[in-house]
Amino acid sequence: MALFHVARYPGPEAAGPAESEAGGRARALLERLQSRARERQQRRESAPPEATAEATGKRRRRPRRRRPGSSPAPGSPDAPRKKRQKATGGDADAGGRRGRAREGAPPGSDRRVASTPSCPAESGDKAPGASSEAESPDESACSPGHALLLGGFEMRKAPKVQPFLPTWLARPSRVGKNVTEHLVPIQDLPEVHPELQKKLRAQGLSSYFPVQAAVIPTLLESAAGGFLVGRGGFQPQDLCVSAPTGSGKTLAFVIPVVQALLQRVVCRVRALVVLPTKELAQQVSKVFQVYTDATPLRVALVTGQRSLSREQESLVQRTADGYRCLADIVVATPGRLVDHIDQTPGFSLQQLRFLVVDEADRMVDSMHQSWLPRVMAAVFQREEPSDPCALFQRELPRAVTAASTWAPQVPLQKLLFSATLTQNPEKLQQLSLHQPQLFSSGLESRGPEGVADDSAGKYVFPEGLLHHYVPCSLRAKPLAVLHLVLTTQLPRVLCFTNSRENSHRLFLLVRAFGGVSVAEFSSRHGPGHRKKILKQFEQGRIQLLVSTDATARGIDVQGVELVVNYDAPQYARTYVHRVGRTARAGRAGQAFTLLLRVQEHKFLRMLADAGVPELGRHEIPSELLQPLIPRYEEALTQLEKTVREEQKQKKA
Ligand SMILES: Nc1ncnc2c1ncn2[C@@H]1O[C@H](COP(=O)(O)OP(=O)(O)OP(=O)(O)O)[C@@H](O)[C@H]1O
Repeated sequence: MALFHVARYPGPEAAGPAESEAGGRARALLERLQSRARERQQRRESAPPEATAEATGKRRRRPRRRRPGSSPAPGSPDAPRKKRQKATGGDADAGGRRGRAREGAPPGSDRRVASTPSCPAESGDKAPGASSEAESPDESACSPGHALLLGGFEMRKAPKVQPFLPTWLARPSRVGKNVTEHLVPIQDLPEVHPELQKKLRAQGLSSYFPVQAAVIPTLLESAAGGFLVGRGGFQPQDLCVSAPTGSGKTLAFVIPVVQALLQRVVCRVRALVVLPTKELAQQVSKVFQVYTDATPLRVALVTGQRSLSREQESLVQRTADGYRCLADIVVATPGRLVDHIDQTPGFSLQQLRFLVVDEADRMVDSMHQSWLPRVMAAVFQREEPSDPCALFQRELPRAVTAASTWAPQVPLQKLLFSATLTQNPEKLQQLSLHQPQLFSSGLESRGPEGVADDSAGKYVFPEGLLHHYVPCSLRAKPLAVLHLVLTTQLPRVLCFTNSRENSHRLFLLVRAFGGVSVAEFSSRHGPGHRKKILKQFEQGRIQLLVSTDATARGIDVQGVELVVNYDAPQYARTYVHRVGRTARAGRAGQAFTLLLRVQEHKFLRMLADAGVPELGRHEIPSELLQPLIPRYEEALTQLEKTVREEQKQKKA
């Protein structure tokens, strides 16, 4: 069964809102064509022999049908010749066939193709000067009745392609977006293991956020069959979850995964969590550590922060008769995961039960690294017949038959999470999801004609977030950041730039200005240094963290109340994640985006299209910046010196 109906533009007949309607129209069109063919056949049979010969040698001219009241389209063969010449820029003949093909009706119209072997005007040896004849309205008479004219796109507005979403994307299970409403007390989900409930309370949680209350029971139910396929031999459905930043998506997969694995006897890699950055992987592995503490389950982090051999030691142990697995849950970045699949003897994913892809839209974008095919190959690798686990063969999900259920199957369930999960079926299809189910806080369910476009996804933002933009000049941008930091006096401010060079310069400038504890976070520094910086920021020892988009996704630092976009993000999706570092878990937060005059219109329109609540305009009067200028000028001079020294060092 096809998982997705990928809609490609099949012509206006099929572009209707409902599939059935399109099918009906296609049938009607077919019948019409068939009846015309029959009529022609009858005419040919009843006509005198000479007329038949004429008909076969040279087709009769058929007057073009025209809709009552409609005038011929400019440039069409029916339009006055002068007008058509103008439309083709006077290049009637030079354009040749292509020029003519471009003029004309939209695809699917009733026009005839001018290009046919029996038509002299279209033959390759057409004499120069024959163009005027070829372009006469009569040219259509030369074409076979069944052919459709190609082209004509320039002259008329092409009908809008109306792709439609598969039902699971068009009608998702609704999840509340507000984490301060509709909370479910912990005791109200009795299916969660009592030990885990205790852990949740010990972490200071008293109720589940909406996304957790929706996803945890669904996942627990799908895992009720243990590590084998569920009732009736059906493989569990894959899940896609789209909920705002800071709405607790991490616990929505941590709790059910831990609970499902609690019943395991032998240690095997049964859950694999893949994340885009080292810092995010580390954060998620910490959450797993909290909830697997005091259980036999073991968590391994493989991100490249440690050497390959150190990571290998945490994954497998060599024994007299082979290898022993040391991790039940592996949290990894894609590159390092592939390294272990290739280079770690004994590292097996053959018993994998859960594949969690966090920040799934970003991970789909990085699919060119082809980490997923490598993982899938490792997951569905055939057991050696001598292996005691060979009984538990696994196969890709397919129709359930008596033959397919003869052997116990270990199902693989994919779980996708993101605040900006793509709804583009073509992108999602790369993940080969099995009967997926979508949980979404987005728009109310869209009909099957819903647009399958990323930007039309209308992102959802945390309730407590206030969005502003600050119009300013290029020169005043650093001053605006300093003004916001100094006037608000908030203990943790996250400031995003679009490049590591910009981050570095802004960091040097603010440091030279003084009065603000500042640090930078970018790929200029190694993972060890970045980890230290993030920790200091969490501890409140750094007030302003100037960062690239390396911290834009998933990073959960408590107490960030202000996000400043020093450089406006290029994509709405990036904006969603950057500003989502504040106003988490129902708290309040503010986001300011500095905009040059030339950026304003385009940027605000992009955000409006993406469903961002209207940004408040926040002017910073120049008299408020004036007192900062003398120190700022000094800092600029200092910056110049530092940059020159750094360049010298680099050359040396
Ligand atoms: N039920 C809950 N009650 C209170 N706080 C919670 C609850 N669940 C999660 N949190 C807290 O909410 C914060 C955000 O959670 P989490 O990082 O899982 O969000 P997220 O949805 O994954 O965000 P992002 O999309 O930015 O990655 C964390 O600090 C977490 O401890």
